[in-house]
Amino acid sequence: MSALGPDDREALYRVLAARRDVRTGFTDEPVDDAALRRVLAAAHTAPSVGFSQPWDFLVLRDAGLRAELADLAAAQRTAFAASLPAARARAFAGLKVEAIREAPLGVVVTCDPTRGGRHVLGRATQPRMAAHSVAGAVQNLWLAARAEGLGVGWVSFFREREMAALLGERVGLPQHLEIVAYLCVGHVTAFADAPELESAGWARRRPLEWAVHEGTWGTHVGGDALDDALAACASLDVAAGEAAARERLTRMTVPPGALGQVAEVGVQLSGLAGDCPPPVPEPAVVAVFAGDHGVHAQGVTPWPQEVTHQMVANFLAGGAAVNAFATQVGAEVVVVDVGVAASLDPAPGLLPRKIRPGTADMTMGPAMTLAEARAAVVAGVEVARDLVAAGNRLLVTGDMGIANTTASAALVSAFTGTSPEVVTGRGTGIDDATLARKAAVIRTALSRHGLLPSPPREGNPDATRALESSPHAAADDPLGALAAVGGLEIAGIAGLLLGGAALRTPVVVDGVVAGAAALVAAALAPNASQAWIAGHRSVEPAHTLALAHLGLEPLLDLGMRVGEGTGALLAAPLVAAAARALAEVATFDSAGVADKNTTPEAGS
Ligand SMILES: Cc1cc2ncn([C@H]3O[C@H](COP(=O)(O)O)[C@@H](O)[C@H]3O)c2cc1C
Ligand SMILES: O=C(O)c1cccnc1
Repeated sequence: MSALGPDDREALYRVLAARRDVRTGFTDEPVDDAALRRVLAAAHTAPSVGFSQPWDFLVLRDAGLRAELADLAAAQRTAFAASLPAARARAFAGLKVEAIREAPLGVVVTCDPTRGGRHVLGRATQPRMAAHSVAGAVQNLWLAARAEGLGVGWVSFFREREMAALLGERVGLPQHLEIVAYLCVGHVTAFADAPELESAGWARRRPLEWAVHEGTWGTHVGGDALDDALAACASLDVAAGEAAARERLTRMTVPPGALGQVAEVGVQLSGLAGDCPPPVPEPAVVAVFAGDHGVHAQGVTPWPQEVTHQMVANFLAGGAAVNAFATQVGAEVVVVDVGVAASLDPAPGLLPRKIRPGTADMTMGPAMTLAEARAAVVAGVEVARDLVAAGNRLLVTGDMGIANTTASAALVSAFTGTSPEVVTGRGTGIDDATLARKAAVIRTALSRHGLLPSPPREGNPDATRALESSPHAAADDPLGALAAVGGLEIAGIAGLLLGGAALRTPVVVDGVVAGAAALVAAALAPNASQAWIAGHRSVEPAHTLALAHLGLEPLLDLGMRVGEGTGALLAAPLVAAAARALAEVATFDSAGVADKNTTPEAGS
């Protein structure tokens, strides 16, 4: 075989970069038979498991049959649209997902899982390799088509058996075959520079660095996801976007200052976007981090620990308060298992990222190791990355973990230097005796780990007053404090807060559990709080202390104490409105409204 030279290499990379999944712009121009033959021959040269060549190509030209297939796809499109949260559904309505009628050719690529009999090398161990081999043939076809100037769109809006049955009836497709791909093939008006779904804002490309692991999982060139997020947060510069927003606010047709805190959110969003107006922060997703707590054994809550995992099931079934509020505001709900003390079955919307099944009892020893705390933070950063790459423009924190207001109060005490008796709240609603025990448990744990704020100064014997000592131990070693008295879900939320900030994506912070996580995250990366918006003020005393320490002003104060992300979700529409106002409120100039400065003085 002749050697390949630099020109060949460049040509290959050019074709790879120029390949697009095309769904728009197919023309009627007939496809040249010889070109189609070359494209199919390219597909046929693909590698396959045990050289089994499990593919076949069914070329469909009949417009009537293609119309029937298009109807099947349309039904699946409707079903998918109905499953989407409102903001996603609006975006989806504008997307074209198939061109079955428009493209002059349909190529159905099948897989025969029985080809070659019993002893196909490799497939005997891994049956899925047959279909994977067919996917390689599809990729060859796609690249060759691009080189021939033909567009290809791979349509997945089919129930595979439904399509196979139709093709069986109409054109004799053997029913033991699997359908790997339906490809729309034809000439197109243009090949776009970027994927259609990227241009439409549906999803973003993950940087290559996220996908390449060096030696051990999670190690990338330059460190892990947390190292990367901290570096990005350190250089987070919001000045230009904020200045542009402040300037625009002076010209908008509202009295100066009249938008109050909503204007401040708009300024913050512009800072993050680096531009004004900022994009409307939709779609939103609430990530409910779930984990259990060893300190539950100390009787700090009347609820059994199993409620954590029962509530996770409730979130996944759509029956919790967070689901109702998410539906109302058009957001998606995902649940991240970073530490539930039960093994959870896979379910749509569940992200399995368990670091350990619940923490240890913080009064007996550290709740977790430093490595576990860090791993849970990394998991949170990675969840933020995945959710932003999936096209979300607003992240919302959520939590579930029976006894987590104990861990949260302990962290707030350590980071703000406030005594346990002041920070401790009633959580899910505990009686006076349990409240006193909870504060004592927190005091014991903090003391054990060298995190107890110093006692009040002489002459100030009131132990319940906020203490004035500076909380160096926690601030100097935030991950150490998190490991000692924190929780896995708190660590995960801290990661989400950092990951969002690193990607210049706003994060709406929920109640006391998120507040505790934000203290950890802010100690790791002070700049990151520029990306955070306090959704609400929880009635838990520790939350108010945390917000004050962070300098965050909550948008809502509704007397809520649920957690789960409920308070933050209710604030999401306010955040979106702040961005929309900057984009849509006319300026005095453009609307022809007289500015205060140019209005003639009364009586003149
Ligand atoms: C049914 C139920 C639903 C909840 N949803 C959120 N939490 C909230 O309450 C728990 C913390 O409170 P504590 O520290 O007092 O145990 C967390 O799971 C938190 O998410 C709930 C708690 C319960 C019982
Ligand atoms: O404010 C919260 O987030 C909260 C309050 C009580 C219980 N769980 C969470």
